Amino acid sequence: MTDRTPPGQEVVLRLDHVTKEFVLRHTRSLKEALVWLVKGRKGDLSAKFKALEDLSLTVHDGESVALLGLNGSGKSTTLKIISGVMRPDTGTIGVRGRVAGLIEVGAGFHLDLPGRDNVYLNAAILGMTKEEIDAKFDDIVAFSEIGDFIDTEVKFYSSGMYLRLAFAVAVHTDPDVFLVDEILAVGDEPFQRKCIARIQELVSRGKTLVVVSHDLELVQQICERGVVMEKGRMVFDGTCAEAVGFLRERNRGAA
Ligand SMILES: Nc1ncnc2c1ncn2[C@@H]1O[C@H](COP(=O)(O)OP(=O)(O)OP(=O)(O)O)[C@@H](O)[C@H]1O
Repeated sequence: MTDRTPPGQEVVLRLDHVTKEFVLRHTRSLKEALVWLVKGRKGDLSAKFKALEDLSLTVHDGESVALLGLNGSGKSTTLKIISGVMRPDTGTIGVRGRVAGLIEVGAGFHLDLPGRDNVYLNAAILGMTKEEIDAKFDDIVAFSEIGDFIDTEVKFYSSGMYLRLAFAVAVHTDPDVFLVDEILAVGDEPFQRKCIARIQELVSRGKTLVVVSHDLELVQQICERGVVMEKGRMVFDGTCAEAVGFLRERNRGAA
């Protein structure tokens, strides 16, 4: 990677003893519910599952961090908590500056609206003013390469087109902290390369990056730091290369 600005000391992101639980089952059989009622509603009918357990993570200005781990280890939940779409049950989360990213591709998109309106809608959700969007609109569309489809309703887009527009909007919001969740896999190879170049450019400009990916080669191109998660806990924090080595070793042991 070229021109990488060394990380400053300022903390931009801090998760402190974060725990997140999900309810696995809301309902049981009628018989189970009756027994529960007869017994005076003792106990809990729903099973709970801890997706994050006592997770603490501090990220400094300009760091590029990869969150790694097996399926279900809590990576996406961590990103959702950082982005604010989900709240932790216990613990605290603090972020300084504008956070943007691709967590659920086009989550803010409205299917019945054309791409053009969705650019305005999504960019506004990500914190841009109308004037800012007006100024960057052409660049956003050019980056997405969707051309005349900008005036087509996004329900007619292919998943790749959808991703392109969502990514184009996100990178043009000029975020301080950029979050990317395994979405690059959706785009075709040339667009993927373009996205990676754009992400590297953001990092070289000193922006902070948190990436979730199973592509261990890709994360080593983009990230300097690697955090490995296992069952909702952090089990390794070091350089990205070390984290990839740790994960591979761990997976070999588990196989
Ligand atoms: N809204 C939800 N309701 C119930 N369980 C959930 C919810 N979101 C996540 N989980 C569970 O929490 C656990 C962690 O999920 P998460 O998506 O954070 O894992 P991940 O490490 O990103 O996995 P993957 O690599 O498969 O994307 C999983 O077992 C998942 O089933």
